[in-house]
Amino acid sequence: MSGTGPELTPEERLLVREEEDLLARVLAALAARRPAPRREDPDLLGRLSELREQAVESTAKDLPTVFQEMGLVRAMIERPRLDPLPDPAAPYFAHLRVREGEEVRDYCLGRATFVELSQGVRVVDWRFAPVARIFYAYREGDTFEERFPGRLAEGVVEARRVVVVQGGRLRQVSTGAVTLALGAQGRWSSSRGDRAAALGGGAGTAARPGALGVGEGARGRAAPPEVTALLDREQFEALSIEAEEPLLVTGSAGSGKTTVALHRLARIAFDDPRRYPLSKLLVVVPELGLSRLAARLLEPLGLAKVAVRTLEGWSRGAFQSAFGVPPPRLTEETPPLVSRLKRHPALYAALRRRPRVAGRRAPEAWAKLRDELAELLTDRGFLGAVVDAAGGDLPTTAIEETVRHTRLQLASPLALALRGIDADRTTALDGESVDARTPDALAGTLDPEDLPVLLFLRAWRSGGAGRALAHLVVDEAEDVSLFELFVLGRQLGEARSLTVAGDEGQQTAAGFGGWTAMLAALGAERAATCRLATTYRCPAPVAAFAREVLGPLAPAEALQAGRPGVPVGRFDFPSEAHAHLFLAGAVRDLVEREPAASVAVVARGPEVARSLYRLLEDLPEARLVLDGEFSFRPGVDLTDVESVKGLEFDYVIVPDASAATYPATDEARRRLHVAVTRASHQLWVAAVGTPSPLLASLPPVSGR
Ligand SMILES: Nc1ncnc2c1ncn2[C@@H]1O[C@H](COP(=O)(O)OP(=O)(O)OP(=O)(O)O)[C@@H](O)[C@H]1O
Repeated sequence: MSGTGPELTPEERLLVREEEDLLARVLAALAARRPAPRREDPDLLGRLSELREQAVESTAKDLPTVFQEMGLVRAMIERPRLDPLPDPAAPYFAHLRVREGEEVRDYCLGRATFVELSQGVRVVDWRFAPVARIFYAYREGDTFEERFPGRLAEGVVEARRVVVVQGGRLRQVSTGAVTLALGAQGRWSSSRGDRAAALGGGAGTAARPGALGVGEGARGRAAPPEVTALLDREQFEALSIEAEEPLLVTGSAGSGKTTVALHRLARIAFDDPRRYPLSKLLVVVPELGLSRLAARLLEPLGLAKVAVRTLEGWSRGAFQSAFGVPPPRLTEETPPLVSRLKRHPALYAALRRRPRVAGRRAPEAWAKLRDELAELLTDRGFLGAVVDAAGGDLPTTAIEETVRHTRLQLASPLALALRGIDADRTTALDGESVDARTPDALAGTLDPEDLPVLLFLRAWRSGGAGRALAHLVVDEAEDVSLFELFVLGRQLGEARSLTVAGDEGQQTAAGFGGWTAMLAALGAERAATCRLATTYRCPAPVAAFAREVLGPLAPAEALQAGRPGVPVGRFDFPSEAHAHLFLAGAVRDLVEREPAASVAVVARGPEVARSLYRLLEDLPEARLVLDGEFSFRPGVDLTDVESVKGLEFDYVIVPDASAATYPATDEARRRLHVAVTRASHQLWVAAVGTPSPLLASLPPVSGR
């Protein structure tokens, strides 16, 4: 909101004043409460001085008991307060006014509860079910009927507003239909439209597809409302499902799956901290970028201490705790076909059927399990059966490739043979070890995909799977293999408190076995399921294009994309060099005009990202991110599809949409779909050489 919208009507002015008065009341009540001593302090301090006196008079026999109690009382005084007050800088994010009969009450939804009835101040924690339910389930003007503890509440929702308070000042009020915002000049203005209000966008939506930038990242942009205030009814219902019940959340890109999974975790931890202590909660995601984002999103939910792991990080830790030793050297040179086979549901099913594998009961050392596995992975008959069972998903060449690769890994490392020989003589002229990048480099290594398989074999036989968990969240689950899910499920013990979120249209790793098989691997066949229907991240033109990209893979249900936005820009170039020069210029220009914007150039693979980075290297705002180390700061990230799963950026540019990069295959459809659905404001696609057939629905922008 730039403050350029129309002046407020008298009713809107009244509304702002009402909200400012409410905020002033809350802040005054908070200021009055702050310096007050902690509730238990006077009693505890008194008890401590009593004990001190007793200690002086005690006999040597009684002294240890008195000291012990003194220690306990001191610990109680020093423990962090369990009921922190709301932060006066932003004490709440929503306002609900309800009328029940003659009684009218105002509730503010925030992250902590604070009540001062004498001043009509009721700030309630959003996780505190009764009132929050009305906020999330009803709209302004609705009559409601809800069963609260001990009574049936009936009434009318008189006001339901999302507010943004920053630095203790009211900055934005949204009623759903209208958003009132305080501009940089201190002037309030209004804009209409539900979605525009919801995501703080809408500025400059008259921009053309040929121009990059809708004004979203101009300096001084207003902070958007917190997503906790925006949850829709369906999302709130999903996150309110009982903690013990497993839950599967699916939905298209940007429909709020991660949001629901993390908010559910927050509620569960809040409702029963004894059963669900932070130390026993785990969030697992496939890629580092999303793990960093999830950790950031957990912070405001009070879950900063919850562990977030990538699959690889988790499997290394689980290996160490299951086998008592760190995993051996992992190779980065696994042939893609071998890696696909090792993640494939057909291998999972085949291993479960092997009596030799399945028959034992005792836990075993990893090397023994590995020998057994290697035997199978060099057995052409066994591999042939796996490939057959994969029903065309794995080519027959996977058999030979797996046999060859496994044999190289089984060979003794050259280093072993060269032991005792002068180090200078085992180093090549380029400083690398003589076996680097040769088949010998594989000797003695495991593939990253082997860790979950070995963990599975162990858990399958003896049940042991590592650290016990109270609740598990698996996000982007379409990229998690059945081996991984099986072991994670065992870590939950008997209970099945877990949330799985995913979208089959976004698989980029091999191994998706369908939701039924995945829930079965987790031991959660009877999970509640929820399919989120509204696309929140992407404006309508991007969401519609993303659906075209998926083509036959698109879900059957109709698209519910909310916000309007600028059309997707498609630019055709004769060569990569032309495209890069044009895009680099456009990005420079955008960064200058909109320094607060986040921009991602999402290439299919690292090479194109690197070569575009070379053209932008001198820009302090440009970053090459191929390892998932996103900073989430304004600027330009040059990156690839693999790295951006689960993330979002104001502006996204796909620089390499040629027919060779994105042919009309299922895999290419899903990858391009992931890239384009990262855009929360505008998308540009560069078609290079022969354009990708997946762009057929998009007319090129002319007159560049
Ligand atoms: N009810 C809502 N109203 C407005 N914005 C929302 C709502 N729910 C989620 N969002 C926002 O939509 C964006 C996408 O949410 P989220 O990342 O949870 O979606 P996702 O389904 O996990 O996406 P992906 O499939 O890409 O991983 C985020 O910016 C989030 O804050």
